[in-house]
Formats: sequence, structure tokens, C-alpha cells
Amino acid sequence: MTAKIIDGKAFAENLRSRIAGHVERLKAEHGITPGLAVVIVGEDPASQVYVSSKAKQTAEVGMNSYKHELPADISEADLLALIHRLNADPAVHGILVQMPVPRHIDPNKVIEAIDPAKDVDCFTPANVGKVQIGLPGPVSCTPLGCLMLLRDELGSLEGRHAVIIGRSNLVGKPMMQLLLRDNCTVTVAHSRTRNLADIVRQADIVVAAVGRPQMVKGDWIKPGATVIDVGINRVPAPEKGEGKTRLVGDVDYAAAAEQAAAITPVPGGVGPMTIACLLANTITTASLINGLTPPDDLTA
Ligand SMILES: NC(=O)C1=CN([C@@H]2O[C@H](COP(=O)(O)OP(=O)(O)OC[C@H]3O[C@@H](n4cnc5c(N)ncnc54)[C@H](OP(=O)(O)O)[C@@H]3O)[C@@H](O)[C@H]2O)C=CC1
Ligand SMILES: Nc1nc(=O)c2c([nH]1)NC[C@@H]1CN(c3ccc(C(=O)N[C@@H](CCC(=O)O)C(=O)O)cc3)C=[N+]21
Repeated sequence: MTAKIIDGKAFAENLRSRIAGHVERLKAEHGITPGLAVVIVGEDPASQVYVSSKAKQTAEVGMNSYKHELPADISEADLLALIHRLNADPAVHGILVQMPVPRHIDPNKVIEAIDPAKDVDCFTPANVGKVQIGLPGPVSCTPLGCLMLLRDELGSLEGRHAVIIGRSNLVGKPMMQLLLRDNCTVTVAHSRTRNLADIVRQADIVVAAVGRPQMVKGDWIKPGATVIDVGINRVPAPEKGEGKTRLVGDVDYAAAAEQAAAITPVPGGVGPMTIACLLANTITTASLINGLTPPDDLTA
């Protein structure tokens, strides 16, 4: 079997055009222009690229984009003070602080400072809890993007065995909650899991979120499974020239595509969905802040 390639880039474009429609409606019917503030501390080049593409896409869907670039040596107190100003600013409906932050800043303090009503990453305890019990609010961007791709590919997820590899607060754990809500039987594997290959072989759905290049082998994939590769790993690519690199996922894509029914590529799979879901969450928070029901096509 050669797998269908799940085109996350195209799906994200379509999602953004629906988001643009919701922005139009919020402006026309309610006089609200959703605004997203992105805060970046320091000059990590990968983060810079990522933050610029967020800002560009935010503007393209008609939202206001506020970018705060702070020096790497900014004090924790000054960063928290900026977050408090953004919490109080009525033009800002979403606040994202690009992670990781420099070592002298405690990420937990940063997360706790963000008003949950504006927490478009879904990092705050209040929003993590809402996802768990199924209340409306923002949903972790990467897991939401994966869920949208899976529903589009498979229709109902009910009764399917999903194996998630990775248990981070950012990806693995919220993915577990969302798949459970969609009535999957969920297994969460991690670095202490024994017989990982045998567990993955039982999966109808594999979500790989580890951060280890091409760790998931082709012969771990049950024929006909759906594979979602969250990993983004930059590896040397001498074939492109000296010192060049390329992006690969956590799955050995070529071999897995021989087994799977459908698979996401890297790049062009989950990554673009993450950014589109950030914009979707900004519509959700802008709606809830203004006492409106968020559109149900943008959430879990
Ligand atoms: N596409 C996108 O939009 C995004 C992509 N990413 C990418 O996804 C990947 C995962 O990110 P993130 O969740 O933040 O990573 P973390 O490093 O926070 O978590 C990695 C998880 O993988 C587990 N793990 C590590 N080694 C193994 C192993 N040998 N076998 C099984 N499990 C293992 C860890 O287990 P343990 O808990 O036991 O340590 C941990 O739970 C990265 O490549 C990251 O770049 C992340 C966010 C967004
Ligand atoms: N507060 C916070 N929220 C995040 O959501 C967050 C974060 N911090 N820190 C970093 C990680 C990583 N992440 C990515 C999102 C999109 C792509 C993406 O669009 N990738 C493209 C390729 C981009 C390229 O070519 O480099 C793709 O997969 O096609 C990548 C990585 C969000 N993160």
C-alpha cells in the first residue's frame, strides 16, 4: 500500500479562509477586530522565522497583530509586566509567549501571568481543565490541528485505538484528552514505555510527538493505519551541499508510507495546522471575551 499524503498545508489554507470569514463577521456584526499579541524573547533564528510567519498570517486573515520582540536579557519582572499590560489591553484577545524562554525566566510564572481568557496556546491550568471536562475555550494548537486532520481523514474516530508517543504538556497530554473525547481508545507511550514497537503495531491511529528524527520505523505501522507526525527535527543534509539541513519528522516517512493508509508529511503536515489553530483560538477567545458563542467549526 502507498499511503495517501495528508496535505496539512492545504487544509490550513482552507481553515484560514474560514477564519477570515469569521473575522469579517465579527467586524461587521459586532464591531470587534480580533487582536493577537505575540511575544518573543531573544533572537533564536528558528523562533524568529516562526513568529514572523504567525504575524503575516494573522494580518492576512484580517486580525490585528501585535509583535513584541524583547532582548534575551530582559528581566523576568519586565516580561511579566508586559504580559499584565497585554491582559489589560482591550484590543488584545490572544497572547502567545514563544517558548522556550531564556533560562533565567521561569516558564511557569510566564504561563501563570497570562489571563486564561486570552491564553490562545491553552497553556494555563484553567484552560487545560476546560479541555479535560469539555467546556468551551481555546484548545492546544498542535493537538487541535491533529484532531482536525484526523476527523477529516477518518470521519468518526469512535472505537479506534490511538497510540500517542510523547506525553508533553504541549502535545502528548492534550492530544490524549481530545482523542478520548472523540471516543478513541488511547494509549500514551513515553521514554519509559517497554516494547514500544509492539504497542505501536496495535494502533489504528499513530501520533508521534517525540522530537527524535525518524524514530518510528515502517514495520511498526499496522497496514492501513493513519499516521500523524508532529515531530520537527532539523538534520544535516550533505546531499544539498555542505552545511545544509532539512526537516524530518519523528517517523521514517518513506517506510511508514508503504504501510499506512494515510500519513502527514514534514514539512507541510502538522506544522501549518498549528499556526492556523492559533488563529482559530484567537477567534474563540475574542468571541468568549465579548459574550458570543465561538464558531463550532474552529474548535474541538
Ligand atoms: N508541528 C508542530 O506544530 C509542533 C511540533 N513540535 C515537535 O514535536 C516534537 C515533540 O515536541 P514536545 O512534545 O514539545 O517534546 P518534549 O521533548 O516536551 O516531549 C517529548 C516526549 O517524547 C518522549 N520520548 C522521548 N524519547 C522517547 C523514546 N525513545 N521513546 C518514546 N518516547 C520518548 C518523552 O518521554 P518522557 O516524558 O518520559 O521524557 C516525552 O514525553 C518535537 O520534535 C517538536 O519540535 C512541537 C510543537 C509543535
Ligand atoms: N508558545 C508557543 N506556542 C507554540 O505553538 C510553539 C512555541 N511556543 N514554540 C515552538 C513550537 C514549535 N511550533 C511550530 C509551529 C509551526 C511550525 C511550522 O509551520 N512548520 C513548517 C515548516 C517550517 C520550516 O520550514 O521551518 C511545516 O511543518 O511545514 C513549526 C513549529 C510551535 N510552537
